[in-house]
Amino acid sequence: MGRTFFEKVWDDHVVADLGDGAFLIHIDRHFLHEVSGAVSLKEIDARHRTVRNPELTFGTVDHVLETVPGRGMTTRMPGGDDFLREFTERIGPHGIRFFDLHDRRQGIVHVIAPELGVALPGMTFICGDSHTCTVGGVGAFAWGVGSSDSEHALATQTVIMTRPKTLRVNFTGQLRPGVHAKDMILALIAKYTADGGTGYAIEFAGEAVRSLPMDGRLTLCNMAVEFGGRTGTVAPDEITFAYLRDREFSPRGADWDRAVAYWRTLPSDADAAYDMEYELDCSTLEPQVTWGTSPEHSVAIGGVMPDPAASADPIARTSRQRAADYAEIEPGASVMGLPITGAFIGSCTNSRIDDLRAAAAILKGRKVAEGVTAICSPGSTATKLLAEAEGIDRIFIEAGFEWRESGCSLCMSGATGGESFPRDARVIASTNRNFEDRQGPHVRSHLASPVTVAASAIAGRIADARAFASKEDEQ
Ligand SMILES: CC(C)[C@H](C(=O)O)[C@@H](O)C(=O)O
Ligand code: SF4
Repeated sequence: MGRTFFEKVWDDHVVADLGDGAFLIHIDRHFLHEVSGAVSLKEIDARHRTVRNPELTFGTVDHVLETVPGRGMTTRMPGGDDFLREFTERIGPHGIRFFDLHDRRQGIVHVIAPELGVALPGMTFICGDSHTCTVGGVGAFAWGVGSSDSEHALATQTVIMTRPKTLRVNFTGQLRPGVHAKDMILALIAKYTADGGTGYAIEFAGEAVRSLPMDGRLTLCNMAVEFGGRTGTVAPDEITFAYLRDREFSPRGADWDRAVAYWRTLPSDADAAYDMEYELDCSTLEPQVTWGTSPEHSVAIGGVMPDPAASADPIARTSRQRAADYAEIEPGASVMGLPITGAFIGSCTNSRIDDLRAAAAILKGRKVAEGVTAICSPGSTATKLLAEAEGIDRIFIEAGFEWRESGCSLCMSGATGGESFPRDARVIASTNRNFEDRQGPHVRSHLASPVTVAASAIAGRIADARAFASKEDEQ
């Protein structure tokens, strides 16, 4: 019997079978950010431990650091200064590479790890952050860890874990124009619920995935955790190799050739079996937008608000009713057309260069509607600089968007620089979580792709970007 992609990576990383289903797993890369990383480093220092492999460990500042233009090492989060100070003071003495505020390699961990070639196919990759699965887009086996696992990894370069079951999601058919990776993952979570992937090592496969450029694959894997997954991956292929070639930490010369030869052995064998398989047809897929307070509360953009009372499961019925009350949308009402007061393009889900280019194509020559606060925070300083070199910042600014520095920004009020939308705002966002109060007190967040966010910012209401052909297309 052949092995799946995940099984091959797993087998290559088992250091010891500890019995009772527990394994000691080698960690190839460990990334730290100033929130969870400060906690782990403090603990390591308190126990007088040294970091086992500082050369395999990396750090950056993304969460607490504010993103207003011209920022210093500053935060608006109450108590956030402690994270910044603890982290920056403790990381250096361990010899860990640190991309600080002034480094052009700074950015959201999950954006910079693939961008720098720190995350590579077939690697085990951890970070004390739930969206670590993002880098599964390049074919790494990546997952978020708690602080005790992070400390264990700092001290030993290993973690103890049970072997997850495998799930393959087959995205069949090809996406139609105007439909993006974000729509695929929102539709998947809506179809199988936010628990549908719980505990699984998920592999995203199928025709639509194979055609996705790397930025889209990273978006897909980013939300594996919103599906309950332990990890989400896309098996490496030519798109992966082309993306990773010549990245700063990618192997070079003969090492590159050896690495690619190994990576080519990783995709699942034809006769490999998965514990579970799901399917979603992409050929009829519509752009998605969420109405409620879970990523599973999504509908096609032209769809209507479902009736919570129609849910067969009593628990779902209660939680959907609560979400509907929070969102203040009546069953049967159209989600498209809901007036918004905020729009945000950013976060580890959708703040990479392809996202910014796609949004800019909609924004070019247009203006954000009156009364809408529109903000863009590129996912990394390098992405921001690249966008600026292409003139994308001008398009955003001329349209009426604020053009921010890189970081988590308005993705998560409270733990991210203390930045938030005003109370009661209705916001369309390219982020991954629409939980209650996530972007500010009683803020209603509607998740969508960057083009849907851009089109809605222009319309002042939730809008279908397909009605906004780029000005160039119109000529
Ligand atoms: C603050 C951080 C640890 C948290 C996470 O684990 O994901 C955050 O990034 C989030 O998106 O909710
Ligand atoms: S951008 Fe948002 S989801 Fe991503 S790591 Fe930061 S806070 Fe978490």
